Amino acid sequence: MLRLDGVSRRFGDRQVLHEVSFDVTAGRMTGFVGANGAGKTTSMRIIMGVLAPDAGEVTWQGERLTRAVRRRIGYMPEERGLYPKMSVRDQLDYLGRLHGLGRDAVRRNAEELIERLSLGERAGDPVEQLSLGNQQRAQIAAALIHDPDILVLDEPFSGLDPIAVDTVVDVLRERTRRGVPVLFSSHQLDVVERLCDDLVIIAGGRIRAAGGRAELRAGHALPRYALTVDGDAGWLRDEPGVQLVDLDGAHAVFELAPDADDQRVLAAALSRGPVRAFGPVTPSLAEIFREVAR
Ligand SMILES: Nc1ncnc2c1ncn2[C@@H]1O[C@H](COP(=O)(O)OP(=O)(O)OP(=O)(O)O)[C@@H](O)[C@H]1O
Repeated sequence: MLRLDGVSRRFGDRQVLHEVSFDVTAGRMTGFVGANGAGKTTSMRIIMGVLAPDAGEVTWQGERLTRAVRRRIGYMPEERGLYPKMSVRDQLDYLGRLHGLGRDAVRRNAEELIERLSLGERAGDPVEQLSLGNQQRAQIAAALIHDPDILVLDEPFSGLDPIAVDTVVDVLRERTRRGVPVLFSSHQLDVVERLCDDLVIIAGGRIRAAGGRAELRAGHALPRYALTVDGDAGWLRDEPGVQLVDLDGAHAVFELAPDADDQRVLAAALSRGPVRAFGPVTPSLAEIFREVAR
């Protein structure tokens, strides 16, 4: 397990990270989400040792990260970092060798990644001549070339079309199945919703929520219900224990106080006319994010 424990960092007089702590567990995809400037890239740079924390530490299997462990991390930096004039294949070859892999192993890994990431036709072209989406795939191949033990990926899905997202997801899932912990940042909450096992939400340099996706979705709000009636559902406003979340004519989403009874609300709705739909709803990740990252 990769662990950040009380990591703080300031730039000048600006505190950018406030005692950031979270775990990235083996075999799980951990989505790291937050608005622009929330502190995701800074946290990842600290994991990689590109930046030093002012306080706190990063550990792997309980030990403070060493250079040797960091060499076993596959990192996709925000600023990217492939050589524009070098071909994808040469680049992978160079990076693999730099990480100490033998010629055959590098070649095998490179061909597999090129194929899996559908880069075959472009693998001989200089990176600068590839579309942005293909450059992004090449970046992912570069992060994976040395069969890393840990993956730290800064916005790996930005600029990818939905099919490419699926391709990359498959490749990453394969790594988690082998037990690799994967930390990835993303602005695309729909992708995170689909992909992550665990979620870390950061806002203003503070962790606002962290844990299993299902757990967060289930536990982060009061029980929520959706009701659809024939007329206007505005009367819900005056129902005891009901807190309206959204009202759109005949359709309402509301939260219920812990001591309130959902069947009483249903009975109240039926006493006013037909009820078309009634039931509990789970908040989406986007809703949780808006709630906790305010
Ligand atoms: N080298 C630096 N010097 C000064 N301030 C910095 C530096 N690096 C980052 N910051 C500031 O730290 C804060 C956090 O930035 P960071 O890049 O970690 O956020 P982020 O969550 O990755 O955002 P984004 O999604 O926009 O990439 C920002 O306010 C940023 O301006």
